[in-house]
Amino acid sequence: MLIHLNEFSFITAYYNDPVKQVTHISYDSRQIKKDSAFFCMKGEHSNGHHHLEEAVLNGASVIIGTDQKLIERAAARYPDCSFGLVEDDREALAQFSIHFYREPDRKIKTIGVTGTNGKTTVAAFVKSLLTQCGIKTGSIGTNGIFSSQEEIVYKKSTPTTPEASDLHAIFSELVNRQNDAVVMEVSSIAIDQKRVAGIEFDTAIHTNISTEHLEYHKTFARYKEAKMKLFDQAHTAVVNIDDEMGRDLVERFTGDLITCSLDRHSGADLIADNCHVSEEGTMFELIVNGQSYLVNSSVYGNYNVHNLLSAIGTALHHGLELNEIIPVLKNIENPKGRFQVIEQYGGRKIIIDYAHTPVALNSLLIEAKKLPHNNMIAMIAGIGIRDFNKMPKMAGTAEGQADSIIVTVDHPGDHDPQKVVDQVMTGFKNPYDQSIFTSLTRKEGVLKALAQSEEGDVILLTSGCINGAQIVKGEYIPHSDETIIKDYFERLEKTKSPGIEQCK
Ligand SMILES: CC(=O)N[C@H]1[C@@H](OP(=O)(O)OP(=O)(O)OC[C@H]2O[C@@H](n3ccc(=O)[nH]c3=O)[C@H](O)[C@@H]2O)O[C@H](CO)[C@@H](O)[C@@H]1O[C@H](C)C(=O)N[C@@H](C)C(=O)N[C@H](CCC(=O)O)C(=O)O
Ligand SMILES: Nc1ncnc2c1ncn2[C@@H]1O[C@H](COP(=O)(O)OP(=O)(O)OP(=O)(O)O)[C@@H](O)[C@H]1O
Repeated sequence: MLIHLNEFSFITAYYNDPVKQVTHISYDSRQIKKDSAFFCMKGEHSNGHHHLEEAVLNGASVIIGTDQKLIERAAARYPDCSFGLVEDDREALAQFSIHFYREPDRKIKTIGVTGTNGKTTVAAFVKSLLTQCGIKTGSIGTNGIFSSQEEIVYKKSTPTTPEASDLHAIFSELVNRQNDAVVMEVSSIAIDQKRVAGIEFDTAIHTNISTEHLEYHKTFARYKEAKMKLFDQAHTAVVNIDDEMGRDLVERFTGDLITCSLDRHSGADLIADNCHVSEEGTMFELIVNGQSYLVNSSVYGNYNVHNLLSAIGTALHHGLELNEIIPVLKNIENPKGRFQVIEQYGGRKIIIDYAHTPVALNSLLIEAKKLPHNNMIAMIAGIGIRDFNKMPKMAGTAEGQADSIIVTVDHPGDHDPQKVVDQVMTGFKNPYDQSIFTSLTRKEGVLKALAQSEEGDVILLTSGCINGAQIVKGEYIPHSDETIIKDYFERLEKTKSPGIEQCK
């Protein structure tokens, strides 16, 4: 595409020929192709401006940055390359990407999900519900990028909410694959970093809020405000009013709003009551406009009924009727790693669940205990690359809620795993309890939990490692709970006597 730098209002000055061929956008000099536009971004470890020379040498035709001195100096040195100066690099990346990909966000229905817990789950429920009702819906989030039909392999890995240039490339791909809608997780960090700037969401969903990501936002007020901003760029919304931020949104949101609640007396538009959990799923009463409907759903637990209400509200916003929606709720697909039950090994129920906040862990423990079981073994973890203040709260939440607790580490990052485990341990009232164990790696933790288990037990493997790797000192070390479980039971089958000693 021919780009005219002089036509963008966000470019405050340009240097050299303003008209250039651009074939690709990147914010990483190592991924530059011929005629890429390179955006210089400031990161945690480095500053993109320091890599602009490499970008030019790798074939970039356009360089955009905020540092006037560096941009002017480079423009003089590389007259064949065009340079643009902007005030806000991230806003510029978003606007440039929307233009470059020809406004793909306007060609597809966009649904954004925010909230501390439940984004991935709600996105999966919305995708499954809308697609089953004939609205072909793709999804973007922690579990990957999907069209209504299949996974799209885009980059080796993208964050929960991709950077703006990646996001619009994905929207464009979904439009090419004839998807009607896309549901995406919108993290507070992404909103703050303007990855979704310029998008007018057809629907924004709020699940719930509790303390999280203080390692980034520093205060809860800033975390909450980041999330609230999503609703300033949405036409319709679905909001959980059993939650404080949800109630604030009712005051602030000016578009078409559907409220949800599990409280019969809340006055919400969508109410679920009389939830009955069984091994097959959850049955509940759905109350809409004073009328009751009996819903048979495949989802597990009360918190997932809340997530389901968000999906139902979204379907209503998108023109579907309750008589189309209710019958498909028994076939809703659960996302991987969220209440993922593995049952084929030795009469145990092993549940892998991404609970990595105190609220999520608490909800999970409450629901898991409803399953018939002898002993409940729960593995919890401190996540090294996240807020250290959260770690003791995970211990405080789990204490007394399981017959045995294994404390381990997820993604130690640059930290000593022992320090992470010690930090989690400070949250127990009685850390010397004989039923609390520790493990310095997630693999060892999983093995310890399995080795303690017997037929009829429920084993909960919680926390954040479901994406195939442990981050250790900047390296991604492959990891899979499922493989560890499979190998363990294969060995058990062979030896018939593994014993706990094996994994010490
Ligand atoms: C920790 C963090 O904020 N990382 C972000 C940061 O990366 P970084 O700090 O490592 O980047 P850096 O190494 O300092 O480099 C700065 C810039 O120079 C560029 N660079 C660097 C080296 C080089 O040789 N050439 C070059 O061009 C980098 O591509 C980058 O644009 O800058 C990058 C470019 O803007 C971001 O993509 C990256 O987000 C990463 C992917 C990330 O995972 N961020 C986390 C914090 C995040 O966004 N998480 C949320 C929350 C998820 C949830 O709640 O589940 C999410 O949405 O995923
Ligand atoms: N509505 C909810 N309320 C409380 N806890 C929930 C809710 N939905 C899911 N959870 C719990 O939180 C865990 C994470 O859920 P999910 O992955 O959907 O959240 P998320 O917001 O996408 O998290 P992340 O952005 O970190 O991936 C689940 O495995 C479950 O234990």
